[in-house]
Parts: sequence; structure tokens; C-alpha cells
Amino acid sequence: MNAFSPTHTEALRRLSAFVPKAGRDYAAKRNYALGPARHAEAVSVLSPYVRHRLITEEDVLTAVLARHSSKAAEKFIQEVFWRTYWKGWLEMRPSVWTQYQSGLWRAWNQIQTQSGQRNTWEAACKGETGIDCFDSWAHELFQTGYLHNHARMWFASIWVFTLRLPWELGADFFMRHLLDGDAASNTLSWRWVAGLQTRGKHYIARASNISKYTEGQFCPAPGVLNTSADPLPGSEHPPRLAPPQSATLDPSLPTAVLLHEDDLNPGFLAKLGMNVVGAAVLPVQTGQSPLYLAESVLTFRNGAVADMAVRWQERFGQFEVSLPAQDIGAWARDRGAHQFVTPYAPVGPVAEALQQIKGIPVRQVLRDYDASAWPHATAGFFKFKAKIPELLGSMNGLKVA
Ligand SMILES: Cc1cc2nc3c(=O)[nH]c(=O)nc-3n(C[C@H](O)[C@H](O)[C@H](O)COP(=O)(O)OP(=O)(O)OC[C@H]3O[C@@H](n4cnc5c(N)ncnc54)[C@H](O)[C@@H]3O)c2cc1C
Repeated sequence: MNAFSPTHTEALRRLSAFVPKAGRDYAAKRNYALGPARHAEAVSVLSPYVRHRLITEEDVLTAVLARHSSKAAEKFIQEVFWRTYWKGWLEMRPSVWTQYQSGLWRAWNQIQTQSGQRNTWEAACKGETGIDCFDSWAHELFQTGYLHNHARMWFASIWVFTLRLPWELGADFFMRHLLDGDAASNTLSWRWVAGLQTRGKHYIARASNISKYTEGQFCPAPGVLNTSADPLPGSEHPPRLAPPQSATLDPSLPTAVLLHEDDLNPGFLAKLGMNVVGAAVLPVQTGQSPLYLAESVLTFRNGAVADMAVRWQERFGQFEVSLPAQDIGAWARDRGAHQFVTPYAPVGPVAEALQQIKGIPVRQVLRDYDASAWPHATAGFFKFKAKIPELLGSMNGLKVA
């Protein structure tokens, strides 16, 4: 696999290379995890770009549906909507994110005092457990910042049920090393593997499944994997809140545009006809873990922010990129701005950082795509999936066959 270059141009290159394979090829091959050199034969490898919206879900769906019917590309379309579903689900139950964060700190404190668990955790994080497949995926993650979906499922399952480590430490390990690390997709997928998301249903990694979908590259010996574990016990889901609304704003007010890593594509803001007096970038967030983000993740995010700031400067003026978050409000007021306008930041570290900006209102604008889809994440994906044709139909410029 080529290294992930953090540019819009690279995102488009990958998208156009993948589009011909997004139909029946994807449906047939998407479960095979054949190692970094072969991922792009079967899956799009677009997630780091979609995660930061160097390209959007709509861009991807539009390109795929220009080439395939919605029936032929059904599997791929559904996977893109998994991302949308997780986002909407967490938006309406934000305490699941805060519970994850407190669980993470609890688990972190626990391994300081329990040396047995600490040793297992260190071995898992270094890829030195002695379980070949697991160790290989840990190394692939360090080296590339990416793992195939099936490898993520097996890895998380082995972490939770064979190594018996707290799931929150595994989710944190992924968040520190994945270029696509995302509060909703990551937290909720780990919960799903552990049996906390679909209550009582967990994902057990089995040697036969690993062997089949790695084409024999790995086949854990009998007894290596714990295949008889019960789902983790957990509490009921919190009550569902109302879905978020886009800010109402007066575009004639002097406005500073604020770009952030959760949505680096401010083209939709340009259509609001704002009176722009300045533009700035929120620094990449680094404080969501007890440990450091991998250097490769920081490099990718900072590179992506820089690339998109240059790309949009013709429209919004030069972006101020070197301000610490606590100085951003004062900077905007000095520019004469009465408000910040920014793409909506979903539940996660950026949303938390936006709340820290003082002295100037921050108006978060929701994309139509998110506003139409998220409210449907009321229950499981099965129910959400039934809305996909309607959601595709409401997307601009799409002809759905
Ligand atoms: C334990 C675990 C942790 C995960 N953590 C993350 C994460 O932090 N960030 C993240 O973006 N995805 C996460 N995923 C989901 C999924 O594994 C990745 O999105 C996918 O592997 C990305 O590869 P791709 O771009 O080649 O996907 P493709 O198969 O080509 O799919 C296209 C796009 O659809 C979306 N997508 C596909 N599968 C899923 C899925 N199961 N859930 C949500 N979105 C999906 C992604 O945006 C992806 O780029 C996780 C899955 C598991 C099991």
C-alpha cells in the first residue's frame, strides 16, 4: 500500500482508482484482509480522507453512483452509511463518549497498579503477545496507520476476550495509531465487538474465519483464541436526545471562518454568502488519551489541515494556522469579527475544544447530508439501512438507478 499522503489530490486519486471496483468486486472481496500490499485490490482505503473530510461521504457516493447502479454498489454504499449511522447514533447519545473517556482513565489507572495486566497491555501495544496474527496487525498499524476492517474486528476481539484487556485501552490504542481514528466509528465498533453496543451480541474471532479471509496467512492453533467468552456486561443505552440542529446565523455580520480537522472541506460554507473578515484553523487536538498520539497521525492531520487551508485560501483569504486554541477568540475579535462560522463538529475532541472558545459566538453549520441522515440513527443499523434509498435520493445531483 502506498503511504497516505495527506492531500486532497491524493484522496481524489485513490477514489478514482477505486471506483471501478466499487460494485460486485467489492461485494465479493471486501472481507479478505490480505496485508498492506493488497488492501487496495478489495477495499477503497479511503478512510483517513473521509474521516477528515478531505473528501466527503457525498463525494464518494456520487462518484460511485456515476459508475454503478445502487444495486450493484449496494454493499459499498452500506459501508459508507455505517460511518454516517455511527455518527448519528453518538450525536444522540453523547454520554456514551464521556463514559468511554472516564472508563479509559479508570483502566489506565488500573494498569499502573496491576503488573500482570500492565505486562499484557504492553505486550499487546508492542505487538509482542506471541499470537502471530495479532502481533502482525499491531505492527501493520504502527507502520501504515491503517488496518482492514476484518483485521480490526479480529484484533479487538482478541484484545477483549483472549487477552482480557479493558476494551477502552484497545479503543485508545487504535485512536492513537489509526490515521482515520474517529470518536464515533472507533468507540462504537469496539463496543459492538465487546457486546455492549448490540446488547448481548459480541464478536468472537475464530481461527477458521481468520484463516479463510487471510487466505491461510494466519491460522491460530487450537486453544490460542478464547472462543467461549461471554459478552461484556454493560448498562442500558442512555436515553436518546434530539438530533443536533444547524446554527441560525446572520451572514451579513463580520465573520471569521474556522476550519478544523473534523471537516476540512468548507465549500458548503462559501454558499452562505458570509461577510468574511478572517479565517483560522483550530490546532489539531492531542489531549484525548493518557498517552501521545502517534507521530504519523499528527503528521497526517497537520498535513491535511495545511493542504486544505491552502486550497481554500482563494475563497476565504489566508488561514491563520499557528494560533493556540485559547487565543483564537481574541484573534477573531481583533480582526473585527462578530462570530465564528465553522463546519459542525460531531461528538469528540474538536467539539469539546470549540466549547472552550470564549468571547465570540461559534456558529456550527451542519451539512444537509448529516442533517438528513443522523436523525434516523434511532435504533440498530438494520432500521437505518432502510432509509438509504431515500437519503441517496435527497443528495444533490444524484441519479439513483
Ligand atoms: C474495532 C474497530 C474500530 C474501528 N475504528 C474506526 C475508526 O476509528 N475510524 C473509521 O473511519 N473507521 C473505523 N472502523 C470501521 C472500518 O474498519 C473502517 O472504516 C474501514 O476499515 C476503513 O477502510 P476503507 O476506507 O478501505 O473502507 P471501505 O470498505 O472501502 O469503506 C468505505 C468507507 O466507508 C466507511 N466504512 C466502511 N466500513 C465501516 C464500518 N464498519 N464502520 C464505519 N464506517 C465504515 C469508511 O469511511 C470507509 O472509508 C473500525 C472498525 C472496527 C471493527
